[in-house]
Amino acid sequence: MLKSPEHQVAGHRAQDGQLGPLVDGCGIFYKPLQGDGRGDAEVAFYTSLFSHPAVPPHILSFFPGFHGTLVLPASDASGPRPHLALDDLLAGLRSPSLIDLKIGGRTWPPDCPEDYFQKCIVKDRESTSVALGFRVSGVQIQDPAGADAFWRPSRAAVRRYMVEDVRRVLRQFVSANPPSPDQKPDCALASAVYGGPDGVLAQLMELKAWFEEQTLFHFYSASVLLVYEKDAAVAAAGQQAGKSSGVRMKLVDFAHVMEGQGVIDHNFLGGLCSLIKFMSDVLNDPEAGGRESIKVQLSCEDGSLENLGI
Ligand SMILES: O=P(O)(O)O[C@@H]1[C@@H](OP(=O)(O)O)[C@H](OP(=O)(O)O)[C@H](O)[C@H](OP(=O)(O)O)[C@H]1OP(=O)(O)O
Ligand SMILES: Nc1ncnc2c1ncn2[C@@H]1O[C@H](COP(=O)(O)OP(=O)(O)O)[C@@H](O)[C@H]1O
Repeated sequence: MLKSPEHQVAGHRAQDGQLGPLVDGCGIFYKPLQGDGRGDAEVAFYTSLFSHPAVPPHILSFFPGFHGTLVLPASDASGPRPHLALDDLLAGLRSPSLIDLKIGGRTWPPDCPEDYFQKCIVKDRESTSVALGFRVSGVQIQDPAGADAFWRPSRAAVRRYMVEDVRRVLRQFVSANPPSPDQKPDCALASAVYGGPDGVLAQLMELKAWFEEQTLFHFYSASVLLVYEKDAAVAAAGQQAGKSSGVRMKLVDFAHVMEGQGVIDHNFLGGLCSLIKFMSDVLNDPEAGGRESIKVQLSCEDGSLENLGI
């Protein structure tokens, strides 16, 4: 039985009669081919990626497995429509924490229509894309209150994230305590999720090494999707010998990939470098907590919690 994904954090959703992705519960994620040539562009990208002799096999592991296209009833009841059949990156996970990070200071491809350029540049400027080279598109964090309890800020709230919000959410994402404006993220899972030989930073460094030389593709508006389960990360954090947290890191959304034409993708590469720096800061200084921690330290020193509004 096909249904709307339970844990989707960004993008178009198959809800309220809208066109969006479907999952079969057996490990496949079906993304409907979008109009304006975007769907065709995404199929062309996957086909090229998985058949290109110059793409190293280890790089393919950073992408969802691609199983061609399949015509399925569209979620908006518009009838049969081709869908990309991709590995469901959340398969087998009951309580996933996930974050979608859209990479690149600019999300619009060269030569795109003027109205699309205008729409994108406004979002790039108003979000952290221009300032940081990436922005948060959506996030969900499992709440310690229960396996089925999640903290998921609204799309509107995420759209307003500024630099300090991004810094904070990257800490909250790897914290065992619940996200709260009044509580410093404890970053207890940072070394298990971001660190270690299989952690996010090691994977990002491997991906970055490829982007330093690959000139085949330019990825506009694509995202890094991070997924893990807190139970596994807590178990990994408790092990001395560095057990893996099982974090999954994949790139998604290739509706605006262009040919690289022999030039490196400096837009995407710059965003990756910036993200690496932000995550390294979390790993190297798990005690720092942005604005909240400064408030807490001050309040401890003079004992005036009320004066500081905490
Ligand atoms: O229309 P919006 O404002 O929801 O924009 C969508 C984006 O939402 P966001 O900027 O994150 O709020 C959306 O971003 P996310 O996937 O949510 O990160 C996509 O960029 C989408 O375009 P496309 O499917 O990649 O071609 C964008 O959709 P299009 O309007 O370009 O179809
Ligand atoms: N292969 C996948 N498996 C599981 N979830 C996915 C997969 N691809 C995308 N998603 C989910 O869907 C969201 C939007 O995906 P995306 O490809 O960016 O769609 P759109 O083109 O509508 O923006 C992601 O943030 C993630 O939550």
